[in-house]
Amino acid sequence: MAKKLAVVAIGGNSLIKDNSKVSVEDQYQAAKETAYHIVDMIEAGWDVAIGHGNGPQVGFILRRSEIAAKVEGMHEVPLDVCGADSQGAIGYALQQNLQNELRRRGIEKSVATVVTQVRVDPNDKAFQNPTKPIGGFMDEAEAKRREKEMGWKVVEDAGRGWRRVVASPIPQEVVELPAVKTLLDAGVVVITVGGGGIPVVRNEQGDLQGVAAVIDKDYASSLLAREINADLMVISTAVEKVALNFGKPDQKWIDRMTLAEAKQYLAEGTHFAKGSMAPKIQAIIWFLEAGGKQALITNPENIGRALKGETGTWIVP
Ligand SMILES: Nc1ncnc2c1ncn2[C@@H]1O[C@H](COP(=O)(O)OP(=O)(O)O)[C@@H](O)[C@H]1O
Ligand SMILES: NC(=O)OP(=O)(O)O
Repeated sequence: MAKKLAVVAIGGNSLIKDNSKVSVEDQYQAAKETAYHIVDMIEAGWDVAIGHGNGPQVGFILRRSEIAAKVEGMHEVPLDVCGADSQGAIGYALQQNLQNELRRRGIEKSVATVVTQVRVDPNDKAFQNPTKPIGGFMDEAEAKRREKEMGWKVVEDAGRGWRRVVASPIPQEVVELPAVKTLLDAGVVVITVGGGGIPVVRNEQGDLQGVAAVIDKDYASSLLAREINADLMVISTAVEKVALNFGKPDQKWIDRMTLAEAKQYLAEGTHFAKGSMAPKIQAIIWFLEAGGKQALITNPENIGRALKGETGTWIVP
């Protein structure tokens, strides 16, 4: 069978599932479920590179460090290092669950998480206009209080509550791309660009240096998919399908849309919420415009059915 290469981008929120249950054990269970469905893909003959989000998790790590600094006089952790921590912890949970599921099914395959830096432009306007929701959800009063008293930037996130936001520059380069390609060529299941990658810039000396931001993992996964010429980009999130007029009385689920339709609906501005579904659609537009053949948005439990054409939202050139 000809090798088929897919990039699967797993949402940080879908790795939390229930916002009221965010223990490490609950997150591990969510990773286990997602890993199970990715192994279905591997069993069906796909080579897979996995990107994942970290919005909730990186916010929790940052907040823990801020509270520890206040209560115990511990050091705070810079946001790029929180991103690196989240790559390690989420990569660990995914990697272990993938290894366990592959072993259960008798599939011999290595899995490796690559601590991945992603270069951004230091002059990206995003540094002046934070948009990336991180951490948990708050009600409006609490969000406004933290904005006033703690200097947070906050937004209402897709009808689900209020969240803190940080800068989210556009990814320009996957620094560890050659290593990722080598691993994929060797048949390894690679977990990379976790949390969109650790945001770095090149300083005047040409050295890499971390910056305070959280890159959108759908954008980073799209960049990866373009760089490795993936045959398919899958965005695994908390909804089975994408909707037009999402959350409105005239909401309509989409089974299939063309690149031109995706661009039109995105431009209309009313269908895909900013900071949640809109970046996913944009990421897929970039992938298809660069020659990608097909993309799919669905939830983890429906990846197998969607790949058989039974559900999900398919976006094609
Ligand atoms: N048009 C839309 N169709 C489907 N879901 C949408 C739409 N607009 C916004 N959403 C919301 O976006 C969520 C996915 O975004 P988000 O939770 O940020 O993703 P992630 O899984 O990457 O963390 C869905 O669970 C849904 O609540
Ligand atoms: N980094 C990132 O895009 O995370 P989410 O998928 O959790 O938003």
